[in-house]
Amino acid sequence: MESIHIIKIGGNVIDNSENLYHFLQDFTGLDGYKILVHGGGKVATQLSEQLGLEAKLVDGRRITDIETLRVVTMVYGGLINKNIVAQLQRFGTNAIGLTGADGDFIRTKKRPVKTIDYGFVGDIDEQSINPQNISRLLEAGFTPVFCAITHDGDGQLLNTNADTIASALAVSLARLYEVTLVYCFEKRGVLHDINDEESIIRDIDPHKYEELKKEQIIHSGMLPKLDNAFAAISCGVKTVIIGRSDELGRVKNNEPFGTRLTDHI
Ligand SMILES: Nc1ncnc2c1ncn2[C@@H]1O[C@H](COP(=O)(O)OP(=O)(O)O)[C@@H](O)[C@H]1O
Ligand SMILES: CC(=O)N[C@@H](CCC(=O)OP(=O)(O)O)C(=O)O
Repeated sequence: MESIHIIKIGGNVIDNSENLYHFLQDFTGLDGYKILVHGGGKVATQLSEQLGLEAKLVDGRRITDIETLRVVTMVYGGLINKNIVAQLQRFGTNAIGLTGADGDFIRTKKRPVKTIDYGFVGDIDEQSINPQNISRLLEAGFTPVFCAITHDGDGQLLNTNADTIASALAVSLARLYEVTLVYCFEKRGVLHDINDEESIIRDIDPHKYEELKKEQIIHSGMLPKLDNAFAAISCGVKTVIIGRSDELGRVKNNEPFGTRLTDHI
């Protein structure tokens, strides 16, 4: 089986042009097939507020009314995606920037209203991604760069969390490739003490995850990230790592990097 790296980059890194530059250089240095998935929540929140729209997030998920959908489509699918693609081209990576609507690569279902109406937010299921379609793109020599916009197949764009897209792509492609999924963000991994970059927790299994949650060592945005990461591990993804974007080069050199998730330690 050939291998593939699926790398997700979050909004805090995207917002810093120097960090983004170095990250994209390291991404280019990874061998073999690769896919980049990017968020950009921080930029979308800033722009929404500049436009006089209040940004509302519940459990890390953005309430996406029609105005907010317009903003996130412009920010994720336009500004951030095309900027990343242009920078990757400079480094020699033949990147192709995509929403889930392009090539029908990621089809989602609008989240049903239960206690909260999330608006135009799309949920991924087992039928959302056809790995063969993506494989054709990879074999043609392109490096896909996915933003957090998907579609429902009925003409409606939807906003989908980028961590979830990365996990779902990894699970789907695990049928064809040996997948390494890396979540890159601004800290050196899952930390014992969020203010101490040296306190990296090197391995987490589901049991330890439960303990860390109880002790409130893990909270806020790290909770949905780890839920997505464990979902990938339990569905055939070989390696899942969470680490700092400027240490991605360590993956290539097989050096210790961030926090590794396991089924059991
Ligand atoms: N134990 C922990 N170690 C590291 N980060 C943590 C931890 N617990 C909570 N966090 C928070 O999780 C955030 C990462 O989640 P999020 O902001 O959703 O990431 P991204 O930038 O990839 O979208 C970190 O910025 C940090 O504030
Ligand atoms: C539905 C939903 O919450 N979508 C996310 C998509 C962007 C994202 O995931 O960005 P980060 O990775 O930078 O957080 C949002 O609009 O914030």
